[in-house]
Amino acid sequence: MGQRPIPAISMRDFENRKEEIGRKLVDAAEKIGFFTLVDHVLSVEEIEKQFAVSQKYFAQPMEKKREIPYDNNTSLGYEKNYTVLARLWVSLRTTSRKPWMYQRTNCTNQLRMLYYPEVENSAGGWRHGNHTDIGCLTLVFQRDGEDGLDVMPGRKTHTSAIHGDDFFLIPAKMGPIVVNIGDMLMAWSDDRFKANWHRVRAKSVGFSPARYSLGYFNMGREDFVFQGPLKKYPAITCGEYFHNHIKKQFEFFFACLCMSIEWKN
Ligand SMILES: O=C(O)CCC(=O)C(=O)O
Ligand SMILES: [Fe+2]
Repeated sequence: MGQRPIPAISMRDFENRKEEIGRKLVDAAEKIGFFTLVDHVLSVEEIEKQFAVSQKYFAQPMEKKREIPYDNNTSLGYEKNYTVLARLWVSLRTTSRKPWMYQRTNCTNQLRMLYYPEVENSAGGWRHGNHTDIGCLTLVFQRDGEDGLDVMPGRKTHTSAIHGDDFFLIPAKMGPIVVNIGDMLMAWSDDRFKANWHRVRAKSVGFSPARYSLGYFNMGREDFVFQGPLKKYPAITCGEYFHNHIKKQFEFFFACLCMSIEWKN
């Protein structure tokens, strides 16, 4: 797997450079769907403060973390998923019985604090499997030396499961904000902006330090109807699109799980 730089777009002097910045954003969104924002308004100190909150939270004993329930009023909850990935969900609610039955408040944005424990010779190297993001834009914050985020450019349509080129690493760096396009924006742009496959890996040989990342997932309001300028896809509300996608992802996940159980037996 090689390394290929993704475009770094400077936000310096934004008011006077709007046009130029806009062109660069569009170019990066069309070509690769991943880019970093540099010279933005968030200071390293502010980002580090949020990482400190995350680190403090995950350092607590499991019983303590589980004390944050999936609560309909606060919409907060702790999840320890099958890749030992822990997330703090904001603005998403779930029921414990049927994971694909997500309900949402009107605001669908989420902030997730992610933690991948350190690992030696990780079997298969998985931390977060291949996926595309569902929403419009995802902002990912990383810390120096905690590599693992890989991207695979080349997706043609927002529904396609076909992979493009090979994966390449986006080195983890404190400060720049990694931005990626989600499926909703790819559909909204008639597949012009690319929501590409990405994943988080640990080394299958050698030591991988723990990785903390922060993801801010942006989507349109639940009842907002969107359709691309070319009307390539039918008009749909952001809420409906999100709901359908979650359902499809879980169906796909369970189909894979069933196949692997049958295969093992
Ligand atoms: O951990 C990361 O840096 C990325 C996670 C991710 O891609 C996601 O949560 O959608
Ligand atoms: Fe993602």
